[in-house]
Amino acid sequence: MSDTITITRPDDWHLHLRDGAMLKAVLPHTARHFARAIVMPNLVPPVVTGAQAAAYRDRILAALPEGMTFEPLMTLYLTEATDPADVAAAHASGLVKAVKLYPAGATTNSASGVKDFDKVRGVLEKMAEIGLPLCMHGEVVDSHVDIFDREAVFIDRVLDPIRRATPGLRVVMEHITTANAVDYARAQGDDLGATITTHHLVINRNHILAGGIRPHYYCLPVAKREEHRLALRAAATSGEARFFLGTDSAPHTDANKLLPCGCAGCFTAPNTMSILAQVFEEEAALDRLEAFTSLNGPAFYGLPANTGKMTLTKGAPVSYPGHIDTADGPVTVFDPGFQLAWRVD
Ligand SMILES: NC(=O)N[C@@H](CC(=O)O)C(=O)O
Ligand SMILES: [Zn+2]
Ligand SMILES: [Zn+2]
Repeated sequence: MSDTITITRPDDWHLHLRDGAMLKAVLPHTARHFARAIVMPNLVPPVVTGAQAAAYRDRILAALPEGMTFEPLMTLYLTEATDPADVAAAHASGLVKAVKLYPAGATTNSASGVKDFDKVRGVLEKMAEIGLPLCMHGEVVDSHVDIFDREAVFIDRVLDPIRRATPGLRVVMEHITTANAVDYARAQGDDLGATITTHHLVINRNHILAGGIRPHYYCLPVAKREEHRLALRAAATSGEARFFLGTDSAPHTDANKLLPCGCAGCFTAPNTMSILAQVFEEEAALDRLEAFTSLNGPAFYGLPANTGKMTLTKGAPVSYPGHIDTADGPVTVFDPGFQLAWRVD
């Protein structure tokens, strides 16, 4: 096995960049490795209109350090008041690459999300017509459903009915965490994709809860049993076109993570590529890393793959900071729990 691999420069198909001081601090960690990213719209207030997405895009580009290149792929936050014509115009101008559905209350900054899915029918039909993908945070919020079952129940109760009711709608199941989601995705046509995070390939629910509670491993959807992690690893390393990387790198300050009721999200941007190389090597699938990080995503979104390259080399232990400093306070970097050996050159 060679100790150096060169792949097409990767993209991140699910990323939280936040705004203001946090944006300035985290953006270089993504831009260093990734050429493009689907930027999540769950700011406070959310990015709902095309005009808001254009302004957010400008703030991202203004925060990019000199000499770095990075293309933010903008998304709109779907609300029950979203105007289909505004969505269509934002897509036609090339600004917006996807619309994001958060069930109201499902995750960080989702209060403005959708409660009544009938109220967004018009937008979804317009999106199917124009070929604009819908990215879904796939968890029900019904308090009677156990948190570890929320993704599987969402597939039956929400995702499948919406897809049946809206033929032609392209859907991305975001940050899938279960074998149920892997199985569902595999049974569909090429109008369905699924992103998989770095951390869900590494941790299961024991890592969060056994032997002490580890808030930095708490994200939503929450990590599941080991059998689900193994299903995700098999899917990610399969090379199958429908599975691609969405890191869901989701920075929160330590002050907001380490609370009696702490925020959900893992910050993986700085070390994601090193972790992924290790995961793919362990699965004897290094030759399929490029499909997962650099080829399948653009193909789903109808975009060209990047022309730039990235080389990773295996060698001495790779160091990365335990946290990064931001003007709002430190943000802890995801600790995979093992020594990293693959360095991005
Ligand atoms: N994944 C998370 O746990 N958190 C994300 C929101 C999300 O992607 O659901 C965040 O914005 O912090
Ligand atoms: Zn989410
Ligand atoms: Zn996310």
